Amino acid sequence: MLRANNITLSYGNVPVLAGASVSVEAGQFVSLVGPSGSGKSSLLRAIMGLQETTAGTIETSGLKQTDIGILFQDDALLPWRTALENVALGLRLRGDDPRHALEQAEVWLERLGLTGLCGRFPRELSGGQRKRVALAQVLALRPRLLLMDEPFASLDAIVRARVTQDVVDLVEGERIGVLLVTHDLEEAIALSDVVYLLSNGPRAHIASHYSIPIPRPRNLVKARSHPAFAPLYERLWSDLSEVVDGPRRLGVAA
Ligand SMILES: Nc1ncnc2c1ncn2[C@@H]1O[C@H](COP(=O)(O)OP(=O)(O)OP(=O)(O)O)[C@@H](O)[C@H]1O
Repeated sequence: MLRANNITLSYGNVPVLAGASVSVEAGQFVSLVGPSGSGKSSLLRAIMGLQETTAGTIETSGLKQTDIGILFQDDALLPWRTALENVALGLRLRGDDPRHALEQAEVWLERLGLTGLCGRFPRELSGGQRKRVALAQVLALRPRLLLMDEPFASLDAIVRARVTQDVVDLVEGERIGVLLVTHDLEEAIALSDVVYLLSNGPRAHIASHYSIPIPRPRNLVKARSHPAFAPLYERLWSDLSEVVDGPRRLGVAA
């Protein structure tokens, strides 16, 4: 569904990525983790078409631009429109007739547990509720590939757990492909089928990738007590420490 091959990019003459490759299949949840400042967001922005690359290719086989949904940490809700109007707007801009757009917006807000809040303005919603509206806005457009950069970072733990479970349920139900940038190794393992680890910059590349054998459908709380979870977490943590500090640290930990 998505293949980013050997992506190389710089800001001016400052190199960031040198030959980073990731891929996402339909129905697959993929996370990208790595040291701070290594280039995770830059890679995602390149895949989104928002950042120029100096080498590499990005293939989104069979996908139109409108098949790709994007969610950033900050939501892009319009403050002067209600939750319902915000969700309907994307559908209107895509060419849906106004009545159908409103009906679909209501369906998606309801699916994300926001029945009764359709008429509220963003300022009248909590952070978690706003995030759900932003998610409804993206999902109402029925993306086949969802690209997300730390979209849940500002949420408290309980709301974050609920919203991420919503996303997982929808991804499993709709067979959407997902690429998520996150700092949270636990979240990456609990959510994903594959986790990519980016090496330390400059000139970062994919240092390793991990298949997560936890079965689906997934309950994110139960996923953490799956026998594969703790060993994977330890390995990922140790590999992340190694890319940050070099192999000496691994020797110390052992
Ligand atoms: N617009 C920009 N202009 C110049 N340098 C940039 C720009 N955006 C990012 N950088 C630099 O590129 C490198 C990679 O940044 P990026 O945001 O992609 O990393 P990241 O892995 O997502 O970081 P974090 O985990 O801290 O969010 C960093 O050194 C950053 O300072």
